Amino acid sequence: MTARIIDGKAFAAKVREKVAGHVARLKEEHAITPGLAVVLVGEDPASQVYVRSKGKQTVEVGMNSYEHKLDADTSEKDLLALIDKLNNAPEVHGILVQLPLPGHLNEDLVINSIDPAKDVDGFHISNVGLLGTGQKSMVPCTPLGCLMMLRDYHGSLSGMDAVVIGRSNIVGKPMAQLLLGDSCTVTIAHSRTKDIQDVTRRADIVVAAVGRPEMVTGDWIKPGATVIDVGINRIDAPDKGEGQTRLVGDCHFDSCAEVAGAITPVPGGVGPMTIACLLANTVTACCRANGLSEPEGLTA
Ligand SMILES: Nc1nc(=O)c2c([nH]1)NC[C@@H]1CN(c3ccc(C(=O)N[C@@H](CCC(=O)O)C(=O)O)cc3)C=[N+]21
Repeated sequence: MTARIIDGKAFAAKVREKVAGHVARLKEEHAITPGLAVVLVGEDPASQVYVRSKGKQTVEVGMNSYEHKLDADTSEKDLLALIDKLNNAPEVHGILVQLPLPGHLNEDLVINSIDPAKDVDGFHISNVGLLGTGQKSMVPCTPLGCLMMLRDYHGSLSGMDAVVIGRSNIVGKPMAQLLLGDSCTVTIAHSRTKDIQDVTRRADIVVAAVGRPEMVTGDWIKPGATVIDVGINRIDAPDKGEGQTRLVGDCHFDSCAEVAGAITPVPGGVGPMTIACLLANTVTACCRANGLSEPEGLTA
């Protein structure tokens, strides 16, 4: 079997189009422009690239983008003061603090100081609790993007066996909650799971979010299963020339694609959907803040 490729890049473009439509309506009918503030502490080059692309896409869909770049040695007090300012700024509907933060900053403390209504990453403890109890919340962007692609491909996910590989707070755990919310039978596998291939081989849906390049190979996959590859790993590619690199997922694409029914590529899969969902969450937060009906099809 050769898997159908789920084109995250094209899907993300459709999500952005929907977002742009809602933004235009908010401007015309309510004179409101959704605003997203992104806070970057330090100068990690990969983070800078990512923040730049978020800012560009935010403006492209008609929203306001506010970028705050702080020195790597910024004190916790100063960072918390900035977040407090953004929490109280009416033109800011979404706040994202780029992770990871430099080691001297307490990530949990910083994230939990964001107004939960503006927490477009969905990492605030209050949003985590709301999601876990099936209440309306801000949903983390990467799992939301994965859910959108799965729903689009399968229609209903009800009764499917889903295995999430990885138990992180930003992907694995919220992904499992969302799949459970769509009535999947959910297993979370991780580095200590025994006979992990036997666990994944039972799954109709495998979501790989471990951060280990090409760990999941075709023999881990049940024929016809859907594989969502969350990993974005940069590895050396001496075949492309000295010092060259390439992006690969947590799944070994060629062997998985031979067995799976459908698979997301890296790049061009989950990554673009993550940014599209960040924009979607910002519009959702803006509508909620103004007591307006929420955009359909952009939330979980
Ligand atoms: N608070 C916070 N929220 C985040 O959502 C967050 C974060 N911090 N810190 C960093 C990671 C990383 N991340 C990516 C999103 C999209 C691509 C993406 O679109 N990647 C392209 C490839 C890009 C390339 O070519 O390098 C793709 O997969 O096709 C990558 C990485 C969000 N993150």
